[in-house]
Amino acid sequence: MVKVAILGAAGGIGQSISLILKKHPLVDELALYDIVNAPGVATDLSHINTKAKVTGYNGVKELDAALTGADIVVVPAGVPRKPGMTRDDLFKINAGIVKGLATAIAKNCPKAFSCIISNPVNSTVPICAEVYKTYGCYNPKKLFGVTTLDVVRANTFVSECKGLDVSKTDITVIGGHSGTTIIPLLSQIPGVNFTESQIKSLTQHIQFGGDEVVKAKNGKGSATLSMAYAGALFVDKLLNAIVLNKTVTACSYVESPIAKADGIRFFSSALKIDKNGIVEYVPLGKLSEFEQNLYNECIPQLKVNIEKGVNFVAQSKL
Ligand SMILES: NC(=O)c1ccc[n+]([C@@H]2O[C@H](COP(=O)([O-])OP(=O)(O)OC[C@H]3O[C@@H](n4cnc5c(N)ncnc54)[C@H](O)[C@@H]3O)[C@@H](O)[C@H]2O)c1
Ligand SMILES: O=C(O)C[C@H](O)C(=O)O
Repeated sequence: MVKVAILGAAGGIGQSISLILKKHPLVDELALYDIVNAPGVATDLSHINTKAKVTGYNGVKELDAALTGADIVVVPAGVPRKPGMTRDDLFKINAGIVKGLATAIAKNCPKAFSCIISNPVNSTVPICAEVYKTYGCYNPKKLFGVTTLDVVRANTFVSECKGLDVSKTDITVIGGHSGTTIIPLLSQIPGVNFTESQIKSLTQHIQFGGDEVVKAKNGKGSATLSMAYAGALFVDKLLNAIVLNKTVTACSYVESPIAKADGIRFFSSALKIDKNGIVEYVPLGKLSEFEQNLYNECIPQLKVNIEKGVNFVAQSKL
């Protein structure tokens, strides 16, 4: 019996990812939690004739019940950006929301896989790690910042530009999940050559794809549908690992040895994951000079974002 809990399930991402996961053959129970409208979304989805049983939980009094027995917890709770904002501007509100939800996860399903979507991911993942540590249940192999949308964008934009079969394109994206911390490794796509200007424009498009959606939605939020698709892709990989005992490969922002030499505790890279969590941090391989410069630029930004998350939890303990 596999239970997936979605925290923030009545939101733009929450509703769409719940719809996709309701159709997933490996999900037995889908627990939908939000501070508003969760029962409505759950009742609506529960009429769909697929296997997963859908349950709705509204408000903090019902949070423990939503999480009890969960194998995978997906967290898209919190506010999205408006035009002119950075993801870091969301920290003020979302840090507290994520800290509260991480506390509930630690108490109710400490062995679950956590998939953190709420921004700023570069800081919300360290927040979860620090909360889990406080409760003595931190397993760095099972805490993931969801960066799949960066990979989805890279696959789409590069395939369109080079005429590739998008269904066979799988680009590695490393670093973090904000602007110039997002580093697509275009030099590692087998058999594809780019001009210098293509590399620059594709990289910029991938790094600022989120801003493009925020601008187009014009005050009505950020990416929801493409994010739900990307989040469901990531959860599908975890389900294959947990239920079908497969070892899967995915990029995600996790506590990692990859950039440790540069003083960075959390970093996104390709990972191999099985039913117990991460089993391998795939080495970055050779970076082009352009990618190495992006990496050098990313490190100090990530450092600030990570410290901000860690300090937030430390200070709230005082
Ligand atoms: N990781 C990524 O690639 C990625 C992509 C897109 C969006 N995001 C982020 O995902 C988050 C959600 O975006 P959205 O567009 O779905 O926003 P939304 O406003 O549509 O939905 C957010 C939901 O969270 C709920 N919520 C607020 N506080 C909560 C709490 N304490 N407990 C449970 N639920 C709570 C709200 O009621 C709402 O239903 C934002 O922070 C956004 O920046 C991340
Ligand atoms: O851009 C945002 O604020 C949402 C998300 O992180 C994205 O990449 O679309």
